Amino acid sequence: MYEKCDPMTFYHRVRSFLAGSKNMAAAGLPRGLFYNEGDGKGRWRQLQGGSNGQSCLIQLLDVVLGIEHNSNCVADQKSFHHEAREYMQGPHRRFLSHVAEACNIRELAMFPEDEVASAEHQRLRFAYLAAVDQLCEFRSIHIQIVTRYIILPSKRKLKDGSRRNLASPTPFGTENAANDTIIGTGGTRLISFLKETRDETFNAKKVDESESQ
Ligand code: HEM
Repeated sequence: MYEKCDPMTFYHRVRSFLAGSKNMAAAGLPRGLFYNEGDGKGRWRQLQGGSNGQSCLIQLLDVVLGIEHNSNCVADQKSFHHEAREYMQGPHRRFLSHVAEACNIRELAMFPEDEVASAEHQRLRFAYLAAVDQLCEFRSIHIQIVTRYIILPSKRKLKDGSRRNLASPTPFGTENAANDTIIGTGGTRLISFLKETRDETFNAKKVDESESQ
C-alpha cells in the first residue's frame, strides 16, 4: 500500500470515484441524488459510497467473534455495518445472517458453565481473546492508513492551489475543520466512527454483569 500508492494521488485522483451521496451535504448534495424516472418523476436517494466495510469477509470475522457494531454518523439511522450489508450480494448477506444464528464462539469462550474453568476452556478463551486483539490491531493500523490517505492530504494544497473534489470530506470553505467533522466516502464521521468501531471490538473481551447472569 505505502510503496505503490501515493497518498496525494489516492486522495485527489482515486477517491472521487468512491464518493457516495449519503451524508454529503458538505459536497453540495443535501438530499443526495435525484434518480429521474422521466416526466419529472423520480426520487431522491442517499447511498453510501464504496467502502471495504461492505466486504463480507471483515464482517464475517466480527460475526464469528460475536462483536457487535452500533456506531453511525447520524442518530436514528441504521448502524453503518448493518446498512453496509444492503450493498453486499444477496448470498453474502444471507451467509452472514446464517453464521450469526449458527455460531456463538464468544458465549462459549467467555461464559464457562462451571465456576472453575477447565484447562481446555482456558485455552479456548485465550485463543478467543488473542483473535479479538488481532482484529483490534487491524483496526488501529487501518486508522493510521486513513490518517495518511485522507486526513493529511485533505489539509495539503495541490500545486494549483486547489484542495477539493466531490469526495472532499469537509464542507466547502472549511478545509481546516477538526478531524471529527471529516466525512468518509461511506458517509461516516470517519475518525470518530473508526475509533468507535475499534472500541466495540475491544469490548467483546469484557463481560458485563447483565451478560454473566
Ligand atoms: C487507502 C486505503 C484506505 C482508506 C483511505 C480507507 C478508508 C476508510 C474509511 C474512511 C472508512 C469509514 C467508512 C466511510 O468511508 O465513511 C473505512 C471503513 C472500513 N475500511 Fe477502509 N480504507 C482503506 C483501506 C482498507 C483496507 C485495505 C481494508 C481491509 C483490508 C479496509 C477495511 C475497512 C473496513 C472493514 C471498514 C469498516 C469499518 C470497520 O469495520 O472497521 N480499509 N475505510
